[in-house]
Amino acid sequence: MGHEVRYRVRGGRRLQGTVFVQGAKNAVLPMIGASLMAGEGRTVLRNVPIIEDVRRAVELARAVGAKAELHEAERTLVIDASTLNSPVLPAEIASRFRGSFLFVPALLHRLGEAVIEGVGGCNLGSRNLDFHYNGFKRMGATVTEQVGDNGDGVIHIKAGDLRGATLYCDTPSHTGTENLIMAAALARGTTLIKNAALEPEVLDNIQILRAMGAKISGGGTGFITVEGVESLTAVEHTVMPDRIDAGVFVMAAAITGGELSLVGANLEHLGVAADKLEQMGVEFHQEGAVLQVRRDRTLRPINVITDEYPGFATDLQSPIMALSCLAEGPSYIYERIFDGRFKLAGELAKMGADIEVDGNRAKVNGATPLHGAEVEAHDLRCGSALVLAALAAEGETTITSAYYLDRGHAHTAGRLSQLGADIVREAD
Ligand SMILES: CC(=O)N[C@H]1[C@@H](OP(=O)(O)OP(=O)(O)OC[C@H]2O[C@@H](n3ccc(=O)[nH]c3=O)[C@H](O)[C@@H]2O)O[C@H](CO)[C@@H](O)[C@@H]1O
Ligand SMILES: C=C(OP(=O)(O)O)C(=O)O
Repeated sequence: MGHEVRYRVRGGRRLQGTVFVQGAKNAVLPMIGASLMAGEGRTVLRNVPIIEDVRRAVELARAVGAKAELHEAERTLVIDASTLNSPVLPAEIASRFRGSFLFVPALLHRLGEAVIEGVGGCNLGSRNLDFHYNGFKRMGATVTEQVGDNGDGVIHIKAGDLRGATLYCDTPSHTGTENLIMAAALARGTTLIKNAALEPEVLDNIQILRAMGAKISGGGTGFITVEGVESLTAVEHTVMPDRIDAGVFVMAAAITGGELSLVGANLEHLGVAADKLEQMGVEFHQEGAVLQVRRDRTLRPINVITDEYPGFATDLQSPIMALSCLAEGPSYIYERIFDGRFKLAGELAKMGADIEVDGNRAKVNGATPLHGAEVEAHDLRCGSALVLAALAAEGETTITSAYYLDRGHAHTAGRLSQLGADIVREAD
C-alpha cells in the first residue's frame, strides 16, 4: 500500500468561508477508460481531481501502453492512447482502485482481450461484477478464470468480435452501466441496456462518449440504446463536480455549526441527501454554481435509506452517520447498496458515539459529545466521516490508514484549513 498516511485534527472550530468542490472521482475514472478507446489523437480532461485513484489510473494507463500526463497544478490530464499495447491490468496497480475495471472495454476493442489480475475499491462487503461479465458474454466475449502465480484468480476476457445485444443490470450498477455502454459503443450493431444507472456521473460519461462520436440515447431513463460505430475520436472535456465531495463539505458546515460557500456544488446532484440534511437543520441557498450552506439551529435526528440516484447516496451514508451522532434523538440508517459498510460505527464509538448495528441497519443514539481518539479509516467514506467527527470533537483525533481518504478527496487538509479547521496530514 506504500506509505502510511494520517490526519491529525483538533476539533471545536466553526468552519466559515469559500471552498472549491473538486471534479468527480466517479466521473473521471470512466472517462479515463473511455479515452483509451480513441485510437488516435489526445484526450484532454479538465477539472480532474488530484486524488490517489487518479494517480493510480494514470499509472494503469501507462502500464497498458498509453501516454498519460497529469498536470496537477492545472488539474488537467492528457492521454494519447494510440500506443496501447498490453491487455494486462497488473494486480499491483489494478487492485488498488475500483475504476481499474473501467479499462476493460477499451482493451477488448483495441487489443481483443483483457487480462484482469485484480480489481480494487473499498472493502464494503460483496462487490460483484456479474452484470459486467454477463453483458460482455451476451455481446460475444468469453470469460475464463485461472489461478495466477500468487494463487489469486486472474480473469481473462476474449472479445472476438463484439456485437450489439440486449443487456440488463439486475440492479442499476454504476460502473456496470458505464462498462456496458463503453463495450457497446464500438460493437457491431445496436445494444439495449435495461435497468441502467441514472447517476449524474454516468450521464457525464455518456456526454464525453457522444462527443467522441458514440451514438448513445436514453441516458437518465433507465433504458439506454447504443448504436455501435467504427471508431471514436479524442476530445476535450471538463469533468463534472463531485457531489460526494460537496456533500461532505455541506456536512462539515453542519457538524461545526458553520457557514460555507461551495463553488461548483449542485444541490440537485445531492438528490434525497439534500432533503435529509434540510430536515436535520441545514439551510441551503443555490446561487448559480455556488451553493451557500449554513447550520445554526440544533441538529435534528434523521431516518436514512440509501438507494441509487436520486436516492440517498451510499457514499454519503458514513458522513451522515457521523453527523447524526450530534443530533438530538435517535437516527435510523438503512444501508441497502452494500452489505458491509458499517465499520465506521466501531471507530465513532471510540470517540464517544452510541451506535447499535444490526446487519444493514444502524441506530445512532444522539446526541453524544465526541472526544478525540486514535481511529482508523477502514474505507474512503469512513475516512471522510471520521474527519467530520474529528472537526466536532473535543481534543485531538488521529485518523490512521488515511490513504483511503486520499483515494477520493483532494487536498483535504488544505481546503479545510482555509475554512478555519485545525487539521494536518502526515505521511511516512
Ligand atoms: C468507481 C465508482 O464509480 N464507484 C462507485 C460505484 O461503485 P460500483 O459501480 O462498484 O457499484 P455498483 O453500483 O456496481 O454496486 C452496487 C451494488 O450492486 C452489486 N452488483 C454490482 C455489479 C454487479 O455486476 N453485480 C452486483 O451484484 C454490488 O455487489 C453492490 O452491492 O457505485 C457505488 C454505488 O453508488 C459507489 O458507492 C461507488 O463510489
Ligand atoms: C466506494 C467508493 O469508491 P470505489 O467504488 O472506487 O471503491 C466510494 O467512492 O466511496
